[in-house]
Amino acid sequence: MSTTATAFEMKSVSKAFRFFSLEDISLTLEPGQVMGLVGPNGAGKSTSIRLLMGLLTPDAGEIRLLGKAMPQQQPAAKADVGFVSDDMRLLQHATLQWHMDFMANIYPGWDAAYAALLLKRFGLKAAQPVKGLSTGEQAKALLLLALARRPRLLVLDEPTSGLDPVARHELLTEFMDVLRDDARSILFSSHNTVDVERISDRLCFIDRGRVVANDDTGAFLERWRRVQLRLPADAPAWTQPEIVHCERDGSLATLTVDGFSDDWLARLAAPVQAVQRMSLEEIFVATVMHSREGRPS
Ligand SMILES: Nc1ncnc2c1ncn2[C@@H]1O[C@H](COP(=O)(O)OP(=O)(O)OP(=O)(O)O)[C@@H](O)[C@H]1O
Repeated sequence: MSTTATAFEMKSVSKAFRFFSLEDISLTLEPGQVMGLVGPNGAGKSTSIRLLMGLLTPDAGEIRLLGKAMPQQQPAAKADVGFVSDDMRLLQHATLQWHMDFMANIYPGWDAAYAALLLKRFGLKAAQPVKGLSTGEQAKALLLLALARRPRLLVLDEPTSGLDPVARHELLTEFMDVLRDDARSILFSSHNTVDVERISDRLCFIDRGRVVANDDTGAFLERWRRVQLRLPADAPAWTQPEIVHCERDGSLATLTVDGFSDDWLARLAAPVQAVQRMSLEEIFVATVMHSREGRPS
């Protein structure tokens, strides 16, 4: 297996259900990178992940997971991919130790010392039957089982939902540790833009089955600004393509800008009062609202 293959590639992938379609999804993740997949409820995040994992067959397009064509070569690709989604369940009457022994038997890469370390860090007891674990503890147990396999790619569908802030922090720290080995990669979906901002090298915003932003996280955050200006109340509307939204309150105008630079601001030649960076959450909302303008719902 080539170690230089991309972690995954989706090229012009489409999938239609009766009431929803995923259209023309193209995404690439390089080895050693983390991608955060963000979208509102029903946007198509889980569907994209299921296509990537070979659990669904696309109507059109190409998918490669660790260089393997999906879904045709799913068995070969799966050995090196750790996948956790929120519809996975552990065997309720078995202990966590039983699950760890089971994984150790199946996966030659199982790292027992790392599993023991994660048990401590996540505050889990190996001897405890799964049915006695809380929802958050079961989520942590599933993640432990995926992480201790030391897969080349981790695919996690909403890994931090149901976890308290401390557990979320521990988990994200763990993800960053995984990436110290720069051949490993992570794709995770989340509603939590703070998590995504913290650990993602790349981000993908998805809405109503389409990718509405796909970029390097740092460059993306750099492009967006809120700019406040004083203008005569009857000044004409701005027409620059970088202005995604403009709110007027008397003589005060607040612009949401995608494509900000100092040169751009200088060309605007306007009496600027303030320039503010935007959080990923604010950018996410602005991107989704902007992409919905003129698109049928
Ligand atoms: N097997 C299926 N058959 C028919 N429709 C489906 C199927 N799987 C998903 N869908 C539909 O596809 C749409 C997208 O669902 P998906 O689970 O991918 O969204 P999501 O972005 O993960 O949402 P959430 O954040 O709410 O989990 C939904 O409207 C869902 O009803």
